[in-house]
Amino acid sequence: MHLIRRNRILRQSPAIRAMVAETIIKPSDFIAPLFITEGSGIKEEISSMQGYFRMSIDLTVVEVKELWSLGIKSVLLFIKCKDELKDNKGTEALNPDGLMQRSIKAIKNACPDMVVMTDVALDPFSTYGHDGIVEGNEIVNDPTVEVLALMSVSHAEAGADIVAPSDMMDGRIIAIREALEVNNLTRTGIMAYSAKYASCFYGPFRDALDSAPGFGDKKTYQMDYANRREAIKETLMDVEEGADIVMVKPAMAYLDIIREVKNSVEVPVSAYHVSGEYAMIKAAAKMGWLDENKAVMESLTSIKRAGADLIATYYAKHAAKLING
Ligand SMILES: NCC(=O)CCC(=O)O
Ligand SMILES: [Mg+2]
Repeated sequence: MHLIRRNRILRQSPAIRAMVAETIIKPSDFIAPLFITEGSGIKEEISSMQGYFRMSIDLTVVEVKELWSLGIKSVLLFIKCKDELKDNKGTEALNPDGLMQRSIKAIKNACPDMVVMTDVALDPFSTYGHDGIVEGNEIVNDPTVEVLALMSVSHAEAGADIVAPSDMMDGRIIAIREALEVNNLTRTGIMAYSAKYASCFYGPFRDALDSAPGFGDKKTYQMDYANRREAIKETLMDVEEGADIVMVKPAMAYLDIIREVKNSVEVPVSAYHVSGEYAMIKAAAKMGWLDENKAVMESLTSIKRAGADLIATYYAKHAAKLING
């Protein structure tokens, strides 16, 4: 054929493919979410997230050390609040001796260099399972933001490196930044869940924390998956309000959003490969329909290729082990 350009030349061997690979995932790209529960010696598998566990603080600390040894640099903490401590205002979230605050201290104590990120939202603490305070049938914005700012200060005082508001209330990033400043917590970062969509893919997570909304859904505060431009609006506002890292969530069905956000901001972009995305791969692999390792590597590499600098994923440990060989 006397072709001038033969694209297959650069695909002909593993060595040449490795040389020209544009996107390489590494353990420090990952943020490992952790579910923490009261007690000791507790490790409970989450039924809809096989191979993923809720653990008490003592076992969480062991897990964190293992993650660190694999090259993972950050964990994102979620706690399972006892039912009797839940109320409408998330009062327990501000308890300086609460499960979250004790977890932060224990992890920073055992593994000081691990970057500890904390979930900031009311849902695990709310009798209604909503991310904000409920009045009538409404999730009220401004009173919720006050609690989120106090919660962030509480986490920072316990030693959190980065607070991660996942609630989607308006104006919470500036409120959190101001609260941190006023309290002289000038080393604490903010990872904003800026473009968080109202997604069915969070289903298994709500089993993990028993935090499913008691009424309605989250569509009055999380974004409509029909929308793209709104993600840019949300993200640019969060950057202006002081976010150090912005996030798109979920990941796999939102790769276009990740790319568009990446092209629009100068801060690192994270993406959350959420519980339902984990569960889909697990379930298909269990059925023998997908090769789990390959599906994990392809998914996470694609999320990074789309523009994510950081990926929060339940596959963090699994992928780190695959990468490390
Ligand atoms: N703030 C955390 C979630 O809303 C859910 C995450 C997940 O489904 O993995
Ligand atoms: Mg917003």
